[in-house]
Amino acid sequence: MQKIFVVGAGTMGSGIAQVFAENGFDVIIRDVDIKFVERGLGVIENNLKRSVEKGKITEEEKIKVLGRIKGTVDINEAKDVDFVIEAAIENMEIKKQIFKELDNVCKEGTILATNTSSLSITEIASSTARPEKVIGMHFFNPVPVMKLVEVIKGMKTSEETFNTVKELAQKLGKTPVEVNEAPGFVVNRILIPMINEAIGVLADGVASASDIDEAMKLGANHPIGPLALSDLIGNDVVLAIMDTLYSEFNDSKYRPHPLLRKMVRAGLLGRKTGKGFFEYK
Ligand SMILES: NC(=O)c1ccc[n+]([C@@H]2O[C@H](COP(=O)([O-])OP(=O)(O)OC[C@H]3O[C@@H](n4cnc5c(N)ncnc54)[C@H](O)[C@@H]3O)[C@@H](O)[C@H]2O)c1
Repeated sequence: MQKIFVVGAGTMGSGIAQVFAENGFDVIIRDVDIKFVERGLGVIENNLKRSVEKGKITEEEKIKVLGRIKGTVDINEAKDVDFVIEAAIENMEIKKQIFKELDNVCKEGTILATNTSSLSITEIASSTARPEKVIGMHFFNPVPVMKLVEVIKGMKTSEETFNTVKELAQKLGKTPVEVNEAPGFVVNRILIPMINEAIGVLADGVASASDIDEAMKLGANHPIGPLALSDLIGNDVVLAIMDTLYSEFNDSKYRPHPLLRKMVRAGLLGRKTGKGFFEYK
């Protein structure tokens, strides 16, 4: 496996492209508009520049890594790649459309992976004629830093596809965990309801936002409090994942807290809007 195609040049797509290129793979990164492609390539260049400044890599290594990444808006450039990872927006209809196109364009043996954080791999795979070669490869943000990759099997994903992707994650220096498809997979099914509960604790007036976070940092040994983490992930993203858990399981224990929904409606999305549970300059 040498040629990798990344769909989406946003936060995750650019991080994924960087990590593949740093590990010697040739990468093509595709977005719908050239300005998004260029923005993604700019983010990668800045990250590598910082690594040079910190002495983690040399200037020559930076140039080599950048030389392995090519941007495009043309999905037909996926025709002779060995592996595709999709990191476009979290929308089932858009992902199904992308997978249908990739299935038509790509070679027969090419594995099509998705970085979705909550959607059904089985449903995405149903838009292709190769469901045994469709799989979840769920990286965490920021991709160059976070070690975990959840490797998620859809209902028809083959063992061969699973083993290939597991090995691929290891080649990137990541630690893969095997996950059978279920809403929220492992991390988000546990993490996001915990954040939702912290929002309930805040709404009930049990403690202030900063005391809730301090309590969880010191009492549960978490590196960041649940409310600051929600602001970091984006409160809209947290709500979207709670909504998925609630609608998929139909279980009231996954009810998104009304305060979370109210904050999203008010545009208090966290870091990206400058205000969520805390304020950001
Ligand atoms: N942000 C996170 O912390 C995180 C973590 C794990 C997984 N994810 C998942 O990764 C995926 C991407 O998330 P993100 O945070 O990078 O989003 P983002 O909004 O930063 O980037 C998405 C990019 O996809 C592009 N895009 C939309 N339609 C496309 C198409 N048809 N072809 C190519 N590109 C297209 C958009 O123009 C945009 O640049 C989502 O499925 C998300 O759930 C996100």
